[in-house]
Amino acid sequence: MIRTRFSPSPTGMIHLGNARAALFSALYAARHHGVFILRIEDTDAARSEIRFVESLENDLNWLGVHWGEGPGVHGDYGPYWQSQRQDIYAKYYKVLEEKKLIYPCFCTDQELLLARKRQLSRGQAPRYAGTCRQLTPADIQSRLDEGKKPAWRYSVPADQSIEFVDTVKGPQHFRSDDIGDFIVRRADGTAPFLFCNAIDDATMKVTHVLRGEDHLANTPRQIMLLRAMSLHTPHYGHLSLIVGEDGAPLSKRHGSYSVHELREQGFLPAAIINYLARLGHTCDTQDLLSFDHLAQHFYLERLSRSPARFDASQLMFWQKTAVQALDMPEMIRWLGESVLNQVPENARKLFIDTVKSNIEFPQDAADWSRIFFHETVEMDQEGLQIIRDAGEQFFVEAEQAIDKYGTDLDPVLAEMKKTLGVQGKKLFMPLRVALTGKTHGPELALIAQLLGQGKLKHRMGLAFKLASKN
Ligand SMILES: Nc1ncnc2c1ncn2[C@@H]1O[C@H](COP(=O)(O)OP(=O)(O)OP(=O)(O)O)[C@@H](O)[C@H]1O
Repeated sequence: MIRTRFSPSPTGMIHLGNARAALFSALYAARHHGVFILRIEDTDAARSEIRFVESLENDLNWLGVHWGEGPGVHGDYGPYWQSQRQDIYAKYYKVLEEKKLIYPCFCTDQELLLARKRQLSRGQAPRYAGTCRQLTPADIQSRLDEGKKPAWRYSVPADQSIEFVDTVKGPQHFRSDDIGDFIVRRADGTAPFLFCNAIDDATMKVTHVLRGEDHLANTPRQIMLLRAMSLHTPHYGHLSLIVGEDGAPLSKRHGSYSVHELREQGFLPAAIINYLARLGHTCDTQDLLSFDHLAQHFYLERLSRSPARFDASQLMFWQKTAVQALDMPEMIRWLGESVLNQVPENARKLFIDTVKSNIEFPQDAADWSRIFFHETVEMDQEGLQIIRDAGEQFFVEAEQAIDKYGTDLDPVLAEMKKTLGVQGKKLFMPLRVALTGKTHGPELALIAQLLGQGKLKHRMGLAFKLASKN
């Protein structure tokens, strides 16, 4: 049974990078009828906040990325909050201690910093020098007697090779001699990320970890730990980090491209998941797909090693596609009361049909509602020039044709073509500008229906006046 997980730290709003790690893990599980787990990595008590847990749960649910085990959903491998798993970690500390695989370290931050500086000045990669590994039981006891609280380090074996096949990056090879003894338990008794994350994956029987490549250096350490305790090791896949337009990886601290912010802007969840499913993963179709269909098209073999840059134009492409795909009730929900209140009740359906292909966000619909339902027509210099170039007679003829044929635009246009001898852009553009003040926008025939005969004539009258001021 495939088991995947997303394990965010609740230290900020989740961003597109986090969301993609969650989405890919959920898609892979769904494709194989497996389980997608949500685990809250809230061991950093100083930075973790419950409001961020709530917001990340809301964001994932809104995106349609639902977990089969995790907060609020029963599972056999809980608790799904790291802060509630201390007993489990204590049990594995015991195993490591009994196997003499860890040792207490009394080095102070100051000492570690100095050692690090020394190594760097010699051109060496900084890693723990192993100072406390040499301590005798008597040394340890005397330090404990002084009231010193040790951290505990994993004793990395010498001259070992750690190999694994990364599901994204291919075969990986690390040497244990390049890895310093690392902390598995802090001096205050808490478990650092490296340790609890590995223990949780193993004890929750996670089979596939898909995470950002910021974790690649952790993986050989976690594999060593798990193998030393004869615990099950998942397959790991490290995705290239998504970088923003400034070239820096998205991060919660950075605060950019949060799912929450995109939602507030009016982005649709379908746009976001379809965009992300093509960012670092090749999808064999350009169709807008539901979560279940995306899962059917999700393959680990199609994950890419190339850098993933946030591309606003691609996201907008999916947003436009997703807006077009909304049905009437969904559209009404998405636009919301504040927009629809500006549209007369009996005109709402026609309004939506009219503007649908010209909006990307609810705000765009609000702008169109102002254009259609306010009395005045605002236009810029370009628009004014078009009205003037068309001349008074154009709008006289237009008004007469509207008188005759009402809101049925085809005969109106045919009549004007005949009487004025104009066609194409010269016919459409002055009409469009007179009706909306804009040089582009929804289909004219729909606009005519929406405005109704009275307003159509009124706007021809306004344009006539503007043209007369020539
Ligand atoms: N820029 C990014 N692009 C792709 N994935 C990312 C990015 N940043 C984080 N991730 C992934 O998101 C998942 C959750 O990570 P985590 O909660 O630590 O987020 P974070 O943004 O790195 O947080 P922080 O900014 O607090 O360090 C991890 O798999 C991590 O690798």
